[in-house]
Amino acid sequence: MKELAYLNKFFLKYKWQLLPGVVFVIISNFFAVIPAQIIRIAFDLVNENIAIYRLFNGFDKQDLILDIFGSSLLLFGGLVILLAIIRGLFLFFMRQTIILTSRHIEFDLKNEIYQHYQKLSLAFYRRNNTGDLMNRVTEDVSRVRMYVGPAIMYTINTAVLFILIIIAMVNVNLKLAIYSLLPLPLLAITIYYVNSIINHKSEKIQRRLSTLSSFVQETFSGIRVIKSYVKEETLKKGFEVESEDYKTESLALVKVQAFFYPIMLLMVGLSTIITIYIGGLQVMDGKISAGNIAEFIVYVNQLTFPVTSLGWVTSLIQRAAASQKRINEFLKTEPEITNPNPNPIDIKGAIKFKNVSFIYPDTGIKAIKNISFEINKGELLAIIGRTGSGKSTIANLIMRMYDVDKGEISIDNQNIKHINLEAYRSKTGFVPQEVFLFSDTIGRNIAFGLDELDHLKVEEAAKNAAVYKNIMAFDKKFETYIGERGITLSGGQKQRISIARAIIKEPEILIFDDCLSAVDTKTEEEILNNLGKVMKGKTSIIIAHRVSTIKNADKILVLDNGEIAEQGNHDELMNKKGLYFDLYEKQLLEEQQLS
Ligand SMILES: Nc1ncnc2c1ncn2[C@@H]1O[C@H](COP(=O)(O)OP(=O)(O)OP(=O)(O)O)[C@@H](O)[C@H]1O
Repeated sequence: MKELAYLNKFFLKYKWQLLPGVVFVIISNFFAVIPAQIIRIAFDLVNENIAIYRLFNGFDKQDLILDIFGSSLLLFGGLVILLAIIRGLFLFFMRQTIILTSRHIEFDLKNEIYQHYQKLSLAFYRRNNTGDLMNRVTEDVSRVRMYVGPAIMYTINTAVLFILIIIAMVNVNLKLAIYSLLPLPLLAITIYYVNSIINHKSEKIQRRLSTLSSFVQETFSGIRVIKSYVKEETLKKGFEVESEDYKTESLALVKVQAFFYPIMLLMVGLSTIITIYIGGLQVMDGKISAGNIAEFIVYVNQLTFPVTSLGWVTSLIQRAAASQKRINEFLKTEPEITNPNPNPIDIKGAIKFKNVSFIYPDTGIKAIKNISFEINKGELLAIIGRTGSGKSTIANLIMRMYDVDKGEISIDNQNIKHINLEAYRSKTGFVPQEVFLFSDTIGRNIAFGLDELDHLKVEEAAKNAAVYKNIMAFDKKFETYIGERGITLSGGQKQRISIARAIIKEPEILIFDDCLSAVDTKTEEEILNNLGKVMKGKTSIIIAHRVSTIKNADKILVLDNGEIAEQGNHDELMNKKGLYFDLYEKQLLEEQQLS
């Protein structure tokens, strides 16, 4: 429960919306209790007037009495309706304040979590799966809203109504009050119990549903593989099994839900019978009037919903507490990569690795071992090496997606950990190995790093990335939608759009992580040529598999199993006749065989 204390700051923030809400709850309950008393008066009036009416049997005045009697009953009836309308009005105000505020809190909390997510490092995203991250912003926040809105509203409502009704009942007759309230705790406990079962079953269904949706989502994403391996029938059967489980759980829930209302009606019926029986005895003893029995029956019925809601509210609070616990876990996660220096900084582009080692925190894989190298401003560094040798890890470390375990990375002779991270990243263009494009227009994808969409710059970047002609061939050119809502691009086109996105920023440092793998050698040459012009005087790092891509680099690092096996320029490395030489010879041979 202490987890929910986190939300108190929101209650404080919205106190001027919530306090009137509480006042409206209290007022509305006054108008809920008064009608019962009017009904009692009307009931007693009926009793008395029937006796008087009978007294005037055979007299002319009898009709007059009937008229007075009828119009006074009408007046009482009208009064009850009027009170109900006033109560309804306050109930409306109550919802407009408390429930409305709960939506504001939901909005605030969602934004707070989302903003916190943005600060967390890559390692955090590796540790937690996307579904879980999404659930905490959507499902968990919704459950918490049920606490800050309905749960609190119904709790106050129940408490106020209980107090008012118990005072009214005890004022009439203590014994009858005790007897008619007796079954209600039993009702609350039963409802709580049934509700817990319902919740338990609902959660099971929810889990089944998410398994079912993941199954469907995966089959849609992998439809090409499924069709080419002719696995449609197998998957159809798999879907049937998943659906069957979902159906079984749902049927079990329906069975429990079917008990809910009968149990509630049984308990209320029991209360009514007891009220009539004990009330009848009290009337015979002359302690109360018959109208009091009617009044009590109205009270008991009015308490039914609040008592039922008590069980419901308890489980709402429990679920909200569990959800808030999950949310707090994330909110309390401190970002591993921090930005301690907000001072503006001019990035020049000199990079130095000094005895750097790095172990991936989640897998314990030692990806980089005691690496040292230097790139001066304006140089082109190339990194080559076998798959898994640690090339992308170096790119990640330069982007400060992770912090090094040992050693130091410095940018312009300052430790990377001490410079303004945002300023640094905004001056660094990064083209990751796995291309990610947003479901948006090509133009907006390229302009992603800019503050404003500048068409001229977008076109220029597209030309430099050698993708301009492809884009112009589409009907809507730069306005073409890509992703789920639009066209599908080829691997090479995606890579080149991703390159355009990086160079449009006019970065001081540019990192290409194996992003020329899906383009042909001619296009690759064109891009590298353009890059030479765009990045003149600026630092570039190219990670590649083909020696031909990196031959002209100022410095080449040959990585092997997380270590630098060789470094130097092309000629130096060729003269060494080591790993690089072997790689070159092998690739040359492959090319000759192909041509
Ligand atoms: N996010 C990660 N979490 C844990 N381990 C990782 C992660 N990324 C890479 N690794 C591991 O670190 C090692 C180096 O990987 P890295 O991606 O740097 O290699 P690479 O040289 O870029 O390979 P490739 O040429 O295939 O892209 C590998 O053993 C890999 O399994």
